[in-house]
Amino acid sequence: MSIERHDFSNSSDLAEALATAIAEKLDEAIQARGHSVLAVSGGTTPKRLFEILSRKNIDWNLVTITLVDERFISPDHERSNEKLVRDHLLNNQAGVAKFIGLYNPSATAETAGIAAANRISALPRPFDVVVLGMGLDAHTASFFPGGDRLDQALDPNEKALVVPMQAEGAGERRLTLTLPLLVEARMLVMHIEGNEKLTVLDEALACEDSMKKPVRAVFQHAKTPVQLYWAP
Ligand SMILES: O=C1O[C@H](COP(=O)(O)O)[C@@H](O)[C@H](O)[C@H]1O
Repeated sequence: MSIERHDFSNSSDLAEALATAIAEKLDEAIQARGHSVLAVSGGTTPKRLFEILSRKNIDWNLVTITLVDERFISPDHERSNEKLVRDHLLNNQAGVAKFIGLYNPSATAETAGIAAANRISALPRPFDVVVLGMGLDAHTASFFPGGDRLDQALDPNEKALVVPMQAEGAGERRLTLTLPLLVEARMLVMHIEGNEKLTVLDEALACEDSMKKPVRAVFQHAKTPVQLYWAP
């Protein structure tokens, strides 16, 4: 496991540094290949990062933004990850970026997952930047301990790009990108804040079993050193 750690004394400094690093990587991809893909997490942690990133001066019209996971709920719901991205990232300079969400109003999360996978499969791979978060139960993306499709989602040889996930700790049903798609990213970021999360991460990395501490699988299978961004 290879980790490059970036510690900050507060979340504002972290957000500024991480937004700068992401913008540089996206710009580098645009210069090299004419486009770039950024996959981001939802939850509460990335809000400040998104607001700063949305003001960075890059060719946002050549950037596609997607999500690493989503709740199977309408995009106007307060807990929707798409809503978080629309409200805080797809603004300012980043307002012209293309957004590919995972939610669609299918009858079931299974059929929504198939439709989402079709859209994701049209994106160039590997993604240039993937930004992951982590919950206090050691889930990342929607890799929840006890999840009904966790085995499949964490399989390093899994071919499906998106799988539905149901877990007691997840609230709603979820859609998640699978492990291989995330860990092949050219820049793979783990963004966590708070001492409690750092302890959870340390425990996960020391644990042998990714089914109990799913975040561990990301570090275990990452193709580049995981960029760990942390602030208290
Ligand atoms: O459920 C989710 O939680 C994690 C962590 O969220 P946070 O609120 O503790 O920052 C997030 O990374 C994931 O995308 C989200 O769906």
